[in-house]
Amino acid sequence: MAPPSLNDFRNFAVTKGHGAKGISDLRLDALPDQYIQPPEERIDVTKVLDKEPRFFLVSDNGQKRLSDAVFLVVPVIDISNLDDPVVADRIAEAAEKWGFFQIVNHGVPVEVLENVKVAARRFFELPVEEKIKYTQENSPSKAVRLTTSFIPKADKVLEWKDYLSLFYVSDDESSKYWPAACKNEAMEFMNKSEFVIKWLLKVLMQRLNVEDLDSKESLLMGSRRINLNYYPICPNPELAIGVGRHSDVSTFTFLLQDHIGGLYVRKLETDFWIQVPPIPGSIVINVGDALEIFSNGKYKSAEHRVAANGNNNRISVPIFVNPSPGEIIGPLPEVLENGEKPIYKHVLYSDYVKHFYRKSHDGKLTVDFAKV
Ligand SMILES: COc1cc(/C=C/C(=O)SCCNC(=O)CCNC(=O)[C@H](O)C(C)(C)COP(=O)(O)OP(=O)(O)OC[C@H]2O[C@@H](n3cnc4c(N)ncnc43)[C@H](O)[C@@H]2OP(=O)(O)O)ccc1O
Ligand SMILES: O=C(O)CCC(=O)C(=O)O
Ligand SMILES: [Fe+2]
Repeated sequence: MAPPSLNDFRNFAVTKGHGAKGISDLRLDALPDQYIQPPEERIDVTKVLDKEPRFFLVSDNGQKRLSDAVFLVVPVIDISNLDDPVVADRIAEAAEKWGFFQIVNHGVPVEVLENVKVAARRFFELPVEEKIKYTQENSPSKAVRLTTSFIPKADKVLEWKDYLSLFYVSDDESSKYWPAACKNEAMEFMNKSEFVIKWLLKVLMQRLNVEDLDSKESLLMGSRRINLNYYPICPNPELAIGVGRHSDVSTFTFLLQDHIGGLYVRKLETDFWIQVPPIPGSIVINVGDALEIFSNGKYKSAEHRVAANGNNNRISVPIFVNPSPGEIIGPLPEVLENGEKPIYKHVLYSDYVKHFYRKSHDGKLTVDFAKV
């Protein structure tokens, strides 16, 4: 296919199916205008807290003073002993104070993690004629969709990312419709993660006094979606963004990132961003909007984003653990038992998700859809 004319990059990436990878492969000297983010959406290094100790203004008996030095690190939790109550405490605390944490020694075999990253790369390296079979217009199933950016028709400026989104309906559907280049590895990652996903949910729910998970399985984790994200090498990465500021709409997200790095989380109640460093074999867990709503705001779905990279392609593979689309989500009765006032109302989960997909990434605004 002929390379795009200067003004035709959007058409080339979106309509013709070449994606950000197709543009990356052209090895342009400069980032096309269609990808240049306004300054406020670029990663501002002065707002990134990395490794250096920081001081915050705190209030002591009405007196303002600088806090002791704080090193900000997203919690890394060793979950090798699933029965240890200290582990459960750390998870609940991280979900409240950060909305983000990493788990290590989680029992998902390293080769399963490696295989799904290799498979993602294999899929994105297919010729465009193969990949285009999975775009919204051509896909054999609604459960499989290849997209570039986030929602190209809503995104005024495109994000520097391609993603294959696979909705899990059944093993049979996955085997029939998911692309051969990655389906076995994606299924294996989902299956081998199921045990730890259920255990995490149990721990998070126990702290909300929710004990009977069986009757709530469809509400809390009745559907799953796995995305294969590909962030190709970017000319002028400082002008672009891999994924813009957003919170996930899931109950929680079980995210595998490769060794490249670039995922940033906003420290709650501040304007500062902290990198979630790649740790070999770890999984990043982030609270999604549905869990923030179930917990009436006790657990926080933190805003996060991904930088573009000028030297390396990056892969990440989130499993979004979601309510069933037909469930009504709202603060759980157990959470409101003590007379706490609900800050969220009840909404149909598929309406909530459609609201998310109707607009570009906009930080934490999606959750306003469910605010009282
Ligand atoms: C950060 O960058 C991201 C993040 C994400 C996803 C993050 C998540 O947290 S995913 C959790 C999503 N939840 C679910 O998957 C729940 C189960 N799914 C559903 O309930 C349904 O798929 C549905 C979302 C309710 C849509 O189904 P349906 O009622 O049949 O309507 P549709 O016509 O298919 O879609 C409505 C509307 O949404 C757009 N859309 C749907 N799915 C996707 C998708 N996977 N990717 C992109 N857009 C999607 C669709 O285009 C429709 O819009 P129209 O304008 O065409 O009407 C994901 C990607 C990131 O980059
Ligand atoms: O690539 C990453 O590390 C995170 C991607 C992400 O936030 C998402 O897909 O929702
Ligand atoms: Fe996300």
